[in-house]
This record gives sequence, structure tokens and C-alpha cells, in this order.
Amino acid sequence: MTIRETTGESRLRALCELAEQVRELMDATTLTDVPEAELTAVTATLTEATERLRASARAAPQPFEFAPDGSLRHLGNAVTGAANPHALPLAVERDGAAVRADVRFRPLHEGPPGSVHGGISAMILDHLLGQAAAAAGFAGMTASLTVRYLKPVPYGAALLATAEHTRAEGRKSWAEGRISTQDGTTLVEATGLFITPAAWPARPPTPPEG
Ligand SMILES: CCCCCCCC(=O)SCCNC(=O)CCNC(=O)[C@H](O)C(C)(C)COP(=O)(O)OP(=O)(O)OC[C@H]1O[C@@H](n2cnc3c(N)ncnc32)[C@H](O)[C@@H]1OP(=O)(O)O
Repeated sequence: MTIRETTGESRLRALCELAEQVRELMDATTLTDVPEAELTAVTATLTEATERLRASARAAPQPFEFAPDGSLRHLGNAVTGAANPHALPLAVERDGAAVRADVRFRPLHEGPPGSVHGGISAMILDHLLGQAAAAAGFAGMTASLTVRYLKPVPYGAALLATAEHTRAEGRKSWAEGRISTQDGTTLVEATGLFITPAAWPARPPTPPEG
């Protein structure tokens, strides 16, 4: 894992604003019902905007880096990274070896008509379980993830995702978590095995919040 010094905060803010606008664009694209000519015109505008962004490009998304307050962050992460339009972004809060995040999926995440794609739920839980393991001091890579889909996950509703570290054995560590409604009904639950690669330090740096 390469950790670099803080990038210019003003530029990063602009990058995060761009990513947020792209999320808005993705939502609008998913739901738009404008006439075909308008679709064609917007596509031309976006093609031009895409080329402007590609005028200068990095080889990889924003890396792990230290924020001005000293915390570690990963703005390029697909789940939590504010500079990555793919991310919700999930804002993860930590309480000891447990973590929680408010989640509101969007029509963009549709799998079966009217509900969220199972792979999207699994991605959120994978990340959250990984953060729970890391919060307990056992940061690692997902070796396996078992997901049980109990009820369809709606989009548009305020949901809660929680996870906690359960046990560790050498470099292996286990966590479990779930996505629930605000009234506590579990919709999806998961257990995961995380392995700290032998090459990593024994107790790697605390992972970024959110
Ligand atoms: C901090 C923010 C949270 C981030 C959360 C998001 C996490 C992710 O999405 S990570 C991305 C997805 N995961 C990956 O890409 C992982 C790819 N796999 C790997 O890199 C490696 O296989 C890795 C690191 C998991 C294990 O490799 P390595 O350390 O060489 O394992 P190895 O030495 O062979 O085995 C160690 C132990 O784990 C066990 N093990 C290894 N792989 C697995 C597996 N897939 N399933 C079950 N057990 C396994 C072995 O049997 C062994 O057990 P024991 O010690 O009891 O004999």
C-alpha cells in the first residue's frame, strides 16, 4: 500500500465536487425520459467533457493519503471515496471494533426491478466487514465472503449497515455484518474472512474513516 502526502486540498475539493456531479449525472441518466434528440445532444456534450478530463490523466485513482487532520483517507475507493463517482460514498463511523454507516441506495443500483442488485449489497458489506476487521487491528484482504439475502433491499429508503470483528487466528480474521431497515429488520447479512498478507506490517495503519 502506497501512502502519499496530502494533495492540495482545494484541488481535491474540486475533484470531489466533480465526482458528486457525475453521480447526479448517473442518476439522471438512469431515470431520464427526455426525447431522443435531447439524448443525442447531451451525449455530444458529455463526449466533449470526457475528452477535456482525459487531457491530463493519472494511471490510478486517488491513493491512500493523509488528510490535513492526520487521518488516513482513500478518496479513490469504490465504496467510500468521495472522489470516485462509483462510490455512494459510504461514510463509515467506528465504535471500537464495530462500524456503522447510513446507506441510501439509488435507482442506479437496481438489480431485480424495484430493488438493489445483490452484488451491490455484497460490495457494501465486503467493505464494511473489512473496516470492522481493520478497526480491531486486523486489516486484511477479503479471502471469502458469504452473503445471505433475506429480503429484497429497496432503493430510496434510509437503511443502516453495521459490522463487527468477531475473532482472529494468526493472520486470519473474521467479521460479520448486515444491512437493515431503520426499525431493525435485517435484509442482507454476511460473514467474511480477512487475511493480513504476510508482507504487510504486523499491525498496519488504521484505515481511513469513510
Ligand atoms: C480497510 C478498508 C476495508 C477494505 C475492505 C475491502 C476488502 C477487499 O475488497 S479486498 C479485495 C478482494 N480480495 C482480494 O483481492 C484478495 C486476493 N487474495 C489474496 O491476495 C491472497 O489470496 C490472500 C492475501 C487473501 C491470502 O494470501 P496468503 O497470505 O498468501 O495466504 P496463505 O499464506 O496461502 O494462507 C494463509 C491462511 O489463510 C487461508 N486461506 C488463504 N486464502 C483463503 C481463502 N480464500 N479462503 C479461506 N482460507 C484461505 C490458508 O488456508 C491459510 O490458513 P492456515 O494458516 O490455517 O493454514
